[in-house]
Order: sequence, then C-alpha cells, then structure tokens
Amino acid sequence: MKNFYWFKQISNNGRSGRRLSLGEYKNAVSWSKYLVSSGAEIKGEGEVEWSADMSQLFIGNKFASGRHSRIYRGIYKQRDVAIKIISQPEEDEELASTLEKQFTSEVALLFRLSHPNIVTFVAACKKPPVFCIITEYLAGGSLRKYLHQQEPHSVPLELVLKLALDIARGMLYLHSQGVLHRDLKSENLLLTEDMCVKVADFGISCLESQCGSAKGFTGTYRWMAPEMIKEKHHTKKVDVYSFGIVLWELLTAMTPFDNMTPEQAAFAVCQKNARPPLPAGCPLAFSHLINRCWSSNPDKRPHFDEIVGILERYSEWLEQDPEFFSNYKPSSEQSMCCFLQCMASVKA
Ligand SMILES: Nc1ncnc2c1ncn2[C@@H]1O[C@H](COP(=O)(O)OP(=O)(O)OP(=O)(O)O)[C@@H](O)[C@H]1O
Repeated sequence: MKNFYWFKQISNNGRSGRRLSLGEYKNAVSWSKYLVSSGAEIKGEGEVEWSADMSQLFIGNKFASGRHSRIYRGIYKQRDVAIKIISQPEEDEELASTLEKQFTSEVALLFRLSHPNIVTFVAACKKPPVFCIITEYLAGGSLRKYLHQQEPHSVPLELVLKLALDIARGMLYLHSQGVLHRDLKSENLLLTEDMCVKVADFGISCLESQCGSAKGFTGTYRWMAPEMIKEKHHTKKVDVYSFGIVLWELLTAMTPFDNMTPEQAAFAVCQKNARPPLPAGCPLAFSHLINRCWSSNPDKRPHFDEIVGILERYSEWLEQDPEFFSNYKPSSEQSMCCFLQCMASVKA
C-alpha cells in the first residue's frame, strides 16, 4: 500500500516494527514514549477491564483530527481499528484536566454501549499526558464528508430515510441507556462501507442523571439546541434538536447556517428563532418532522421512540407506494395506517 507503513507500537524490549515515513515517525515518537509501558502499573477503577494490551496494537497513518485529537488507522488483535490519540497540552492545565475528564467519561460510556448504530469500543489506554481510545474502524468516513461530496439536494429520499433511521435507532438506544450525546452532528456520524451509520464521539456525552448545566460547554453551535446555547438546564431533547439539523443536512447536503459564523448562528437561533431554510421541494413528510424536532420548546420535540416509529412507517409506505413522498400529507397518516392494515388483512 503506497505511503502506508505499519509501526508496531509495542516494545517493552525496545523493538519496533517496520520503517515509518519521516512525518509519521515524528508524530509517532512524540507520543510513543508515553504509550509504551514501562513495567508494572497501578490501574484506576474500571481501567483493568478496558485497558489495551499494547503488544497487540499496530499504529498506522494519521487520517483525521479533532480539536484536541489525532486519529490513526491501526490493527488491534487482528482487527481494523481507529485509534484516537489525545495529548494533554503542557502549557494549559485547565484544558489538560478537561481533556482527561472527557477521556474518562467517553471510555466509561462507550464501554457499556453495544448497538449496531453505535461505534464499537475496542479498548483504551491512559498514560498521561497521552490517552488513546481504540474503536472499530469505519471505512466510509464521516457523514459530513460524504454529504460534502454530493451536489446540494441530490441525496435520494430513500437514502435520506435509511440514514435517518440508522441515526434515530442509535439515538433511541443511547437514550434508553440514560445517555445524552450532546454533540450530535454529521461529523460525529460515521459510515460503514455499505452505508450504515453509526453514532460516534462521546467526548461530551453524559449520563442524564449527572449532566448538570451546560456551563463552559464545547459542543458545536450550528447543531446546538437554544437551551444549551443559553447554558440552561437541558434534557435528552437537545439531541432531538440536533437530529432535526442533521435531517436538514441529509436533505440538502449543505452546512447549516453556512453564511454565518458559529457565534452568529447561535445568536440567530436564540434571539431570532432562526433555523436553516427548508428547501422549497422538501417533502411534507420530512418538513413536518424536522419542524417538530427543532422546535424551540423542548417539550414539543418528539422522543426518539416516536421518531423511529414515524421513520419506520415512512419506509413501509414507501415500499407500498413509490410516490409516497409526493402524495404524503400529515393528515393522511391515519388513512395510510388504515390502508396498510387493510392490505395486511387482505394478504392474510
Ligand atoms: N472509528 C472511526 N472510524 C473512521 N473514522 C473515524 C473514527 N473515529 C473518528 N474518525 C474520524 O475522525 C474524526 C474526528 O473524530 P472524533 O470526532 O471522535 O474526534 P474528536 O477529537 O472528538 O473531535 P472533536 O472534538 O473536534 O469533535 C471524525 O469526524 C471521523 O472523520
């Protein structure tokens, strides 16, 4: 594979694997000294359960980065993985401590989650000032990257529906586990090769019972619910708001509020109740749902069980009637249900 060298990131005995390119070498040595174990260690609570066996980890090319992380491809126990490496800055103690807290919380949450639409956790390692989180590798990249490669408004409605349902099922599971994601956006939704979506990046997620206020929050304004922008008390419904924005992204393949800075977008959402414009030809089935999801009143936003139910019904109806999206009227839901029940009884 051109320009792709594996580096066996082990060596308690100092041996390393194959040669790295100069850039990779510089990157690797900057943190490898921390990741390589130096003998017996005392591990914190729960750490034994998720601690990576570093002798089984091969680290390859860096392929993405986050605000405070670099993401590498790798192999762990013969499995394709993504390795998120977070390094604490020496010069900023407050940020260093926030990053450590985020790492600990992300691992604790990911470790207990298991669902086809949630990225699968593999292992982690904690060697301050470097932490790593190993997850399954998703070859399709982020949904944001995929949407940016499409012409605006060009994603077929069947695909929009399928992707939306994947995301909603992942979120329904997450909420059923009492977890709020709090940073749901297309960048944190990853695709498999066969276009299945998985929810990722639990850095600022929390257990509903322990979320507290949104003070000093580092989520992303373009996708953030107004109550969270205002640093008010928030509930699971902040994820439903973000889901509404993601649904808009799926339909338009555009960036929300792309003519504004994130701060301007935050101001417009809170002070002027602004939302990204729904396309003129947006099927009512979607505009109706999006408007409910991004309602400024959290109580008016549906729960994910209702959203999954609605999207599943849309899928069924689309199967029965290829013109479903043009024919749909919100008031027709009832008659469509009757129609399907009749069809089912005729078949029986
Ligand atoms: N398991 C994975 N498989 C494939 N790509 C991944 C995986 N994990 C992360 N990525 C890529 O890396 C990017 C950043 O990952 P992630 O969001 O987890 O990092 P982060 O440090 O939390 O970022 P930020 O804080 O800026 O949101 C993702 O948008 C995606 O493109």
